[in-house]
Amino acid sequence: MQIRRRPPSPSFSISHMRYQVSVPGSEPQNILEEIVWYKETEVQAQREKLPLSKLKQRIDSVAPPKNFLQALRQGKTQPALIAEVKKASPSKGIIRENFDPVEIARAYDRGGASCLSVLTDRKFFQGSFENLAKVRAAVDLPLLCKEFIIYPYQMYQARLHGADAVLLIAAILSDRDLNYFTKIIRALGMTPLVEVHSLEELDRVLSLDNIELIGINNRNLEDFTVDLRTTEELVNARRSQLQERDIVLVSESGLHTAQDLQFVASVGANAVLIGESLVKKDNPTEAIATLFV
Ligand SMILES: O=P(O)(O)OC[C@@H](O)[C@@H](O)c1c[nH]c2ccccc12
Repeated sequence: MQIRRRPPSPSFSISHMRYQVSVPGSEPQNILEEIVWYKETEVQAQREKLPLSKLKQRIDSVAPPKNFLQALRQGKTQPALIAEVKKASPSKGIIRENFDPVEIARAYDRGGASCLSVLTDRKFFQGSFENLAKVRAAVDLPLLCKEFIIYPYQMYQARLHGADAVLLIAAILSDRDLNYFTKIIRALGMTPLVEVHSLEELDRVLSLDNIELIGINNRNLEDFTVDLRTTEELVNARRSQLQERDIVLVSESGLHTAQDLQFVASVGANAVLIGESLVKKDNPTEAIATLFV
């Protein structure tokens, strides 16, 4: 997927004209572009409130990160479960009214999740870094910060609020940023989870050194369609390389039934990332039990 990091700017300015000139292509083409363009403004505002130098100082007093990758390798279930704390999404709207992130996180912990994922994006997913910090204080499981990372600042924010792993979305990052950002995440003692949706993105990620954890998103973020065969196709295309490098593979999104889990596990997923189908149930602990039969 080709994601433009910023809206195209007009090549000339017509400042004396009273009319707004619409630049061709100045509207976001899909949700990922819309989110990333907005993120630019959002991160800028956060930096003005708390500069990176101050943010870094605060991290010194945060408890050290937990080992996210090891928790997945050891897996309390087969495949290992990363359960997601998610209130809403652009594709589904509000998934759960009366959303209490801590209550949901505790229910996931009791149900046997190996790790948790916490959405921190405010505008599109109604998440927050406060939710991440609250969940951190309430459970002992390793936590993934689910954010649209485009600047190093955000990775420090993730660590400050207790993250042990950080999502990087290959579709919105250049090769250079992917390489640099995975290094920052590791330098902070956390684990990068790099997400792909196409073979082209998978190959870009496999060309990086030290890649240990890859997520395959079954959801197409251009049109929100979900197809579990995305996991099958990508794993099949690069199976030997993934195995030789001992990479832990996470199948992400659109998993609803025990059969869905068996399918992605049978094609080679070591772990699954599940949000909606657990969050929308009154009892997420029981919901986990019905998925792992
Ligand atoms: O709610 P689902 O369909 O179980 O999906 C969870 C997770 O995979 C999804 O939230 C997700 C995958 N990649 C992302 C990137 C950003 C935001 C969200 C996501």
